[in-house]
Amino acid sequence: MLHKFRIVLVNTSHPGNIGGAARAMKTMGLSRLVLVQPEIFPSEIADARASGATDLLQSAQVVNSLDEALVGCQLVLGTSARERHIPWPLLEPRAAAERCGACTQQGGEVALVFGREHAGLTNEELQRCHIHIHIPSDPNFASLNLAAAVQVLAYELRLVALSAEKDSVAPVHTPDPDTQPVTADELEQFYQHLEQTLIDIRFLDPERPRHLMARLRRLYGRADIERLEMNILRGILTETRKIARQSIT
Ligand SMILES: C[S@@+](CC[C@H](N)C(=O)[O-])C[C@H]1O[C@@H](n2cnc3c(N)ncnc32)[C@H](O)[C@@H]1O
Repeated sequence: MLHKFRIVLVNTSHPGNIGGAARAMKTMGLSRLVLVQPEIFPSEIADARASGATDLLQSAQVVNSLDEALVGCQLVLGTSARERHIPWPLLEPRAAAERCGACTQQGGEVALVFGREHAGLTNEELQRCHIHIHIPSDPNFASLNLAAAVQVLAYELRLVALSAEKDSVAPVHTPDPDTQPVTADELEQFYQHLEQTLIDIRFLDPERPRHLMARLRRLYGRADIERLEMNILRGILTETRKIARQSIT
């Protein structure tokens, strides 16, 4: 199960935190580290802080965008030290890890996304996530060091994986592709299709979007859309755009 989890660090500025995150992951049996535009990497400081987890740094995937980091994931969870403008489905680490475990048991891949040391994740990046996680720290001093936050979540994922191992007596069935949850990249293509359709039918004014797409992302994100359902939604959008184009011409 643990190989299905990826830890995504966005725009990390201190290489020491990348090393610390690698160490935190390795102690908990996680191995897949993805770095979105790290400021300094590779780095001797990262190697030193990894203290023995340099193999994770060597195999880390470095990418240019969060979208690239999330390709193939069915579930994406974004971590945040503070509350954001649009309330999003929010879980504490234990419940989040259980949700992650349930997803991987259905064959899905999961990403946990961590933000910049100074500014965390942007609202746009958080809206890419199905669920937000807040570690219930002291509200007067809520922000953990990045690697410490990775450690807390990695520990919870390990507990879930250990408990799944203990209970794994049932034979693993081959999942039906139609009922598989869609991946983050498929969902992203859907949102682009939806946005374009809403503009075509003049429901969305790009000059005054009024958080419409954020609210729709939250709504569809709650629905755990399966592949067959996604095909239906995309089909509806395609037909709607056709009719909208005909009514303009
Ligand atoms: C030092 S914190 C960034 C704090 C930043 N000033 C903010 O307001 O988001 C770096 C990252 O660690 C993680 N983190 C720190 N404290 C957290 C908490 N209490 N709950 C969840 N994630 C946390 C998040 O990924 C965050 O983006």
